[in-house]
Amino acid sequence: MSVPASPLLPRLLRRTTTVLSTPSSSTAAWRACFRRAGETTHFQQRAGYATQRVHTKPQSQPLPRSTVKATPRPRKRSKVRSRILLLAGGGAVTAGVLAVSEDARHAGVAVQRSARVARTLAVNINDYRVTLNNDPAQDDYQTLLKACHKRCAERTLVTLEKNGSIFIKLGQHLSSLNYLLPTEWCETFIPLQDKCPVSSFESVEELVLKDTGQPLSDFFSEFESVPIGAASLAQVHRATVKETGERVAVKVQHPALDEWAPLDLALTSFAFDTIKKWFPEYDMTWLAEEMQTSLPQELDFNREAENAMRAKEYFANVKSAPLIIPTVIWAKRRILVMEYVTGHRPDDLAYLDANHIDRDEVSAALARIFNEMIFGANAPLHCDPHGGNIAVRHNPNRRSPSNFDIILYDHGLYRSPDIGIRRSYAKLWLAVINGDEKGMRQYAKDLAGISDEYFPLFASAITGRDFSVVRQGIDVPKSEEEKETITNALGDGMLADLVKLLGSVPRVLLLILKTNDLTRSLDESLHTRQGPVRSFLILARYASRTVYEEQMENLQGSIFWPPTLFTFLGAWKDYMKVRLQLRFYESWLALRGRLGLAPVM
Ligand SMILES: Nc1ncnc2c1ncn2[C@@H]1O[C@H](COP(=O)(O)OP(=O)(O)OP(=O)(O)O)[C@@H](O)[C@H]1O
Repeated sequence: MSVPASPLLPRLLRRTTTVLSTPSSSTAAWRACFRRAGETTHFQQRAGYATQRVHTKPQSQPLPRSTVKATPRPRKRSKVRSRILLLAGGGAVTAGVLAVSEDARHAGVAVQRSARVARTLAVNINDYRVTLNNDPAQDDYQTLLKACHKRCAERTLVTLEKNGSIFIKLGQHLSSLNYLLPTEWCETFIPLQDKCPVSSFESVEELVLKDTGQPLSDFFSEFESVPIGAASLAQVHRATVKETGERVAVKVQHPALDEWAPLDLALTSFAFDTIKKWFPEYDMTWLAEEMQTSLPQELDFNREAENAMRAKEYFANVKSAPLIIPTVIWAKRRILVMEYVTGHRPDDLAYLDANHIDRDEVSAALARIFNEMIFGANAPLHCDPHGGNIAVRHNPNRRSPSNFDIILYDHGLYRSPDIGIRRSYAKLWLAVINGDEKGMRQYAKDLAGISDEYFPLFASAITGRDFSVVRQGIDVPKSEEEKETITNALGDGMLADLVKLLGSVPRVLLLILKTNDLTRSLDESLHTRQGPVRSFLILARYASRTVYEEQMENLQGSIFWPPTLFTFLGAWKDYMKVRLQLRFYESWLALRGRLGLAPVM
């Protein structure tokens, strides 16, 4: 296999930066969402709170029993009875018709949704078969292929938009896989990032009544009818708890999800299975499997509440990471009531500068938080770490340069990588840092069963660098030439290899890579003085700690425990060596930053 460029992380980096700076949960996106819904925006709302006071509806009064009893006219009784019987019969028939028609409506819509998916799939498969029948050597082959990608993506977009519900989530997910899918697909799906369905206030009231047996007014004295945030699965409203007067954020699931999620998941699996049948080299069934596992978890807010509280507990003991996770007050499957904690997006540079918050420190804090999640023993790993789920808040009680808190939202999807994966991943990174190719190959095998054939692609994927650079040591700045090679990589027939590779690595590793990528991409959007190398060094620090802990554990299990001074010093020396190297490098970077020299890499 020729030495490939590294398409994964750089493209991910770009993608995440796009997410941070534009669509999904960005200002523009919220505006777009609320405009579409014909409601005031979050920002208009901030200017003059559109608060819905919750009134208790007066209970309808039943007729006193005596009124009914007070008409004993035997002759008319049979007439009255027959009228009642007639009414009851009519009511039963109407109810029956309504029930049947409700089922019929559901079945009709289900058929429509399925037919849309099947038709789009059939037309697209045919389109690709015809296009791929052309000779790859012909001059316009790439142009034809790109046009085919575009047509198929546009057809798919229409279907995703029409079906809505979790198809929007699927589309958003696909559009972020730009290290994997052709650019035409990802770009066509970008508008889905702005498609935040907003459920009506009435439907939210109905859901609360249905799921709790009590009206909203029993829980909250105030409930803002316009959500402060809306996403594909849920929306968040500000409210005030009736009993305590506490300001809270209430996350409510979109009511329509309950009706369609099972069918939509089945259709998603069907679509990826069919693609695999026709194009076995593009086996992306792992994506559907991932959705089958993760979506039911994300749709259970009891689980989200548990995740949030577990992460909060874990980070209460991690002093180096100033992380705030809103306390959960109560939860039901589709309702989550939390402490209201607000801040600004991490890429809101104007806010950071106005509050004298050091961008490099924000970037470093994020790197510490997410590396703690990746490497900490039993640490919970947040699996959806995009810019909309993170906020920065000025904290005047903490001394500069740590005068801020990081707030983390959305705890719907967590994993806990097992210790073996964390350790192999740590060793792999240390081998990368030391330019130790033999070690890299070994740990890639341990970590994900990566064969020698796929190793160059894998190494590029995790480092975001061209393999030729990885071999030399990745502290070499990224040249323009390297950037170009990376950008063109997918067009050079790497796609099928990458699909195969990503399909074969443990899922949790993909989530780790995504998290790892986020911290580096935040550096780009934060325009730090020291460049992404600082986050990279923080990663190395955590990796070396993980390896050291393993060495200590092995020593404890060996017959040489308690260790002789010699064996103990051996392990300690390796650990300290890495730490010192890193400390030296960090100081050098800080000096460069202070001298106003260009960021590294
Ligand atoms: N406790 C809270 N206090 C204040 N604001 C909150 C709180 N929880 C959520 N929000 C706001 O609501 C937005 C959406 O919340 P959240 O990310 O949990 O929803 P979601 O439906 O899971 O979104 P997505 O799946 O796109 O990440 C957040 O970006 C944040 O701005």
